[in-house]
Amino acid sequence: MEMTSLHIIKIGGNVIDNSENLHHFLQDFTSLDGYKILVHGGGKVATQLSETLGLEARLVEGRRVTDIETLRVVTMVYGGLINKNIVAQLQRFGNNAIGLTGADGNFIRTKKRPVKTIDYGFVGDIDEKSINPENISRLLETGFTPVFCAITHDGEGQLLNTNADTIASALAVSLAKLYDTTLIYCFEKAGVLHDINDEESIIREIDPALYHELKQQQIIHSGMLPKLDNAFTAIGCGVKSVVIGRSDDLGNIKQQKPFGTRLSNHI
Ligand SMILES: Nc1ncnc2c1ncn2[C@@H]1O[C@H](COP(=O)(O)OP(=O)(O)O)[C@@H](O)[C@H]1O
Ligand SMILES: CC(=O)N[C@@H](CCC(=O)OP(=O)(O)O)C(=O)O
Repeated sequence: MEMTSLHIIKIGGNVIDNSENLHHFLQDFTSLDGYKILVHGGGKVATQLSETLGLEARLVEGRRVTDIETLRVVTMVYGGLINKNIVAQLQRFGNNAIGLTGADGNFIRTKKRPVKTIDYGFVGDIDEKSINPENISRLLETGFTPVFCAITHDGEGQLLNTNADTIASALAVSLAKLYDTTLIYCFEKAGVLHDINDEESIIREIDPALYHELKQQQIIHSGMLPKLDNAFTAIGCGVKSVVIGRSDDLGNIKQQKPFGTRLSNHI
């Protein structure tokens, strides 16, 4: 039986921070066919607000060290300000969006990250039991477009901060059992680039061997490393297609034009 198509799209902090880019992206997102889920970050806004409030923002390997004060800030920024603005804009485009944390509807239940060398504080890790795909499927089939922020819960009343790239990948893996699922990471560059300063230098396809090589040559570094790790996890777990590209170019997908960097699983 042919499965219905589902696009899970993640947008990061730099897209959210630019209202023109965000507007354009949300319009293109609305025109995609089939079921859709949006996952948003907002790390940049959270860092700015933390600093305004006199809190030091600390990230270790791309993950925010989240003490109780920082948890309050990220809950307000991700679950409130950003999430509700995105939902209101999608509603304007006729997209019946519903804004969610992982606590709403028990959609994403995580476990507080154990303290090893670093105490990340209130950070939640996703495992194979975190997401019930049938639960999310009911929302999609009722006609809603879920918009997830980077806040989850532990089922014991505690909210936790969870990286948005990881949420997008875990949702895609879970929902790939029910839908023909495409995962798209949208950010401010044209894709994974050979030269980070040259937007023309898009690497059109990456497999694990090339990824390993590009890491060693330090062509891929910083935030792109956890993004690609999440992306390869998804492609290895039944997600049909995983791409990374510029939010402004999302319309290319509908027009079947080249878009960003595609992951492949050839060994
Ligand atoms: N080869 C590369 N091509 C594109 N971006 C790269 C590359 N290597 C590192 N990066 C960095 O990765 C960043 C994207 O990761 P991140 O900031 O976590 O994204 P997001 O905006 O989705 O949160 C880019 O802004 C860029 O600075
Ligand atoms: C635990 C952890 O690191 N959470 C992330 C969640 C937001 C996010 O992922 O935002 P971007 O996609 O904009 O980077 C953070 O607070 O930065």
